[in-house]
Amino acid sequence: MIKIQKLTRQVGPERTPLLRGIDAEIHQGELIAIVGPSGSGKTTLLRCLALQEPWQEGSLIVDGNDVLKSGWTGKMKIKREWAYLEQNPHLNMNRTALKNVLIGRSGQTPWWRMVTGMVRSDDYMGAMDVLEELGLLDKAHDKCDKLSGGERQRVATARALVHGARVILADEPVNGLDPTSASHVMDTFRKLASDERVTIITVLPLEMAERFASRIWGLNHGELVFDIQGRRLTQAEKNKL
Ligand SMILES: Nc1ncnc2c1ncn2[C@@H]1O[C@H](COP(=O)(O)OP(=O)(O)OP(=O)(O)O)[C@@H](O)[C@H]1O
Repeated sequence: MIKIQKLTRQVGPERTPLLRGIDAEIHQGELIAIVGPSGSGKTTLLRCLALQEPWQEGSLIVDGNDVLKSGWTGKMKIKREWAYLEQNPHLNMNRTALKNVLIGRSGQTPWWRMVTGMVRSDDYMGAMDVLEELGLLDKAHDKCDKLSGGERQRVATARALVHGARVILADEPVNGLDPTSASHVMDTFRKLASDERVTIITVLPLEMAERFASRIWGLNHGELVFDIQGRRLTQAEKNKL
């Protein structure tokens, strides 16, 4: 279980607050959508959880351990097990989907295999299994520059899964996608979360959050203004955003 306690991020000499004492508990297998107006702190919260940005007060507690107090090893564990997917995930466009997924195993692959491109057959099988699960088997040998935005998002997700991600933090994963591709990406996330394979925390537009998330966090001016089970928002909840 993950606990966020009074997470506060301030910036600059004026200590401008970007996050104001966020409290939440996250359980395995949830698909959480963070919604809120532009500038409300959605990406900042996601990046703090991914340890990409520091915070000044509060704690992030994972399986009973305070991440900041657990030192280098604790942080490395999070960085290994939590994947941060940026809006436009970094993929090597000249490489195939399969090669990009296999790069996810680079920490476990001897350097000479990476250099020569030779991969162990069980790594290959593992990557192909994940690509198949995400509906990309027929694209495995296509170069990433030939793939659609939605397919690239799913390659990045496959890479995170092969890497052993338990938590995926995805910043606007459907941004710029056509409705069909966006639904495909979100269906993939929903399936992964409902199997309790991974917990997924996303920044999403409201209508996508209502349709796909198991839980919705509303953020406004760096404050968590609601935390509800995934469903259509009431007008009163919408008014808080
Ligand atoms: N390092 C920083 N220094 C100063 N201000 C920052 C910094 N990072 C973010 N901000 C500001 O904090 C606010 C929240 O930014 P954030 O990117 O988290 O918002 P957001 O809700 O994700 O917005 P959007 O929906 O437009 O992407 C914004 O006003 C942004 O300009």
